[in-house]
Amino acid sequence: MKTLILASASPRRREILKQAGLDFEVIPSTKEEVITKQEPKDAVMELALQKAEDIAGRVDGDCMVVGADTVVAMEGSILGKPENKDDAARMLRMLSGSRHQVYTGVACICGGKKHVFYEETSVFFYPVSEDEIRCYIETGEPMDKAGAYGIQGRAARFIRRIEGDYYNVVGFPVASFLQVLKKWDERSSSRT
Ligand SMILES: Cc1cn([C@H]2C[C@H](O)[C@@H](COP(=O)(O)OP(=O)(O)OP(=O)(O)O)O2)c(=O)[nH]c1=O
Repeated sequence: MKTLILASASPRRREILKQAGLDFEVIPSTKEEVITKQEPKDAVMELALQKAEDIAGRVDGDCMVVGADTVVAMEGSILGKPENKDDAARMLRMLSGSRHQVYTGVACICGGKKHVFYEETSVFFYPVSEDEIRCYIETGEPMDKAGAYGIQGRAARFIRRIEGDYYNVVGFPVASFLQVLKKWDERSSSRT
């Protein structure tokens, strides 16, 4: 397989790829993210592509560069990372006692070819009290996470159930990514 380059600073994405047994290098994208799309699925694919293109422009064309972006979507709003503690509290109040969607977009670029896709997971929260929100925010955990929570961390206590890929919520839908790689390899070998 070609050298895989993860264009991400997210420790979660690194962990997920490692756990799945993939060998890869990390070169985080430093480009400012610009969203022009309204729909969450389009926005995450757009941002994932921006990250992958930023790094693909700087490395050898024989590598596969992968960028990703995760957002939470609720009642027509896109929730990214909270700006501050008040913003985190606002997001957690919105998510309390209801269902929302988590979208992760993934963009793969290799030798001038691009493939971009997204994965959607529904997450159901138990009602979360003001005290629980305050205590959770005090841990600092929400601040670098879309929707102000980490399902893999202390927010596990708020999760009633999920529908879909857990790893998609944590930031990288590794199984669907590997399916894409399989198809990519099959297409390349059928051409040789
Ligand atoms: C909903 C949710 C999000 N997240 C994280 C995944 C992503 O890292 C982060 C959303 O921010 P992103 O902008 O997608 O990614 P990032 O800034 O962490 O990394 P990079 O842009 O360099 O790739 O939220 C969790 O860790 N757990 C969760 O339950």
